[in-house]
Amino acid sequence: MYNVRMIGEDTWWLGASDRRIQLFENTYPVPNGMSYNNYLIMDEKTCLLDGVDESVSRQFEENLAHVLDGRPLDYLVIDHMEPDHCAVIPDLVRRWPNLKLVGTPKAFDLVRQFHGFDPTPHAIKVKEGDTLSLGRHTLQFVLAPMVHWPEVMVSYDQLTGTLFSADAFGAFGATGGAIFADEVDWERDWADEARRYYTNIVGKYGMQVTSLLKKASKLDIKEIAPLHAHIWRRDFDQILSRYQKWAAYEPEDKSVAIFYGSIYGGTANAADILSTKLAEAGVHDVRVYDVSKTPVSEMLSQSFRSPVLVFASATYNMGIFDGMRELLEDLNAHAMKNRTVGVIYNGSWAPQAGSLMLDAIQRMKGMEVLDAEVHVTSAVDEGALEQIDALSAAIVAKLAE
Ligand SMILES: Cc1cc2nc3c(=O)[nH]c(=O)nc-3n(C[C@H](O)[C@H](O)[C@H](O)COP(=O)(O)O)c2cc1C
Repeated sequence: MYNVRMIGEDTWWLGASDRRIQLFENTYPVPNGMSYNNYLIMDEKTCLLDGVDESVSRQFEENLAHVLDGRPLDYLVIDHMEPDHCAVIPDLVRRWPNLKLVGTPKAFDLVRQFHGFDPTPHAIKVKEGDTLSLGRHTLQFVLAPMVHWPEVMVSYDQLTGTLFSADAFGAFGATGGAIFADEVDWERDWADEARRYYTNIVGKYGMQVTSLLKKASKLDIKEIAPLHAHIWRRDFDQILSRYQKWAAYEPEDKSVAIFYGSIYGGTANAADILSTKLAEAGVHDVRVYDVSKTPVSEMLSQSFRSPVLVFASATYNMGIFDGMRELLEDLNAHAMKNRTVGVIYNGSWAPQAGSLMLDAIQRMKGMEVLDAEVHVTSAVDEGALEQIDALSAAIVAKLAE
């Protein structure tokens, strides 16, 4: 049975959630599931903005049929050609042979690649600023390359002021009937998953996100309708100010994130002692993560939030302990920058982890590594304790600047 909501004049939300999914993109744990939004404008012409993932295609079919109520589908706008939004394209084209697909030239290359048919007879290729009249509604297209993929654009409805924002402003997690951000306690329940979504999915492309934010600031936006999670119709600053910070790799607060990789517990002990000293010194929100257990997507997200990151690792086969190596690679892959960094390393005969972690950290831009390094030999002793004291003091001094 259909399950839809009207979100504005002639405009319907047709989305659905998958609560069975374990890993989004077969990579990111999504303990709260995943939502897939899309939208239908019922004007003189009917226009669907994006499709959905295969997992919710049955619900989508029912929703679409209900709102169309026997009318044909005239347009499908492809803001983003990723399979979690486009699984339904071949079906739609088959059902409505006169359907026009609207997207960037790159989007049509991807249609061909993913779906194995030539979209040329259906294609309306658009570029920056082009418009499409549906009757009363006019869609204006704003290109947003690499705000996840190269073909991405966002669509602005000049009549309602709705910005259909593709993957921008989305979040991990299934939604219920409350599809507007003001219908949930967004700050308490969703901000962390919005950060984890942004940082992992588009975090690497801060410059492109900044450019989209600049273009969007020129539009009179009344509503932001992303392809995942909640629709914004007020308090835009809650999400926009965060995006500005994330895109600029600017920390959100004065927290400290300590990541440790430890086999027997010595390095973990050093990390815990440091966290206690920092808390005692008045640092608010010191977080400690075991890299062997915490999903890397969560640690990456936390790194975008905190101004100070501490990496603590045992030496493993003349290298960095596995989870820590993965975390540092992921931070590099997401172009993490401009953080203050503390290093703790451990080894029992050839302690290589310290210099190797430094190599990885120095490949990131603007990382200030504190001189107060901590070297643990097997287990924390009095000498290491003094070094932890010194690292704590250096972090406190840095946060006070
Ligand atoms: C598989 C394996 C490989 C290791 N390789 C090294 C090494 O190359 N160099 C070294 O100094 N210690 C090596 N160690 C020892 C640990 O790094 C060392 O005992 C360290 O103190 C462990 O810290 P932890 O208590 O935090 O696990 C290795 C240990 C294991 C289990």
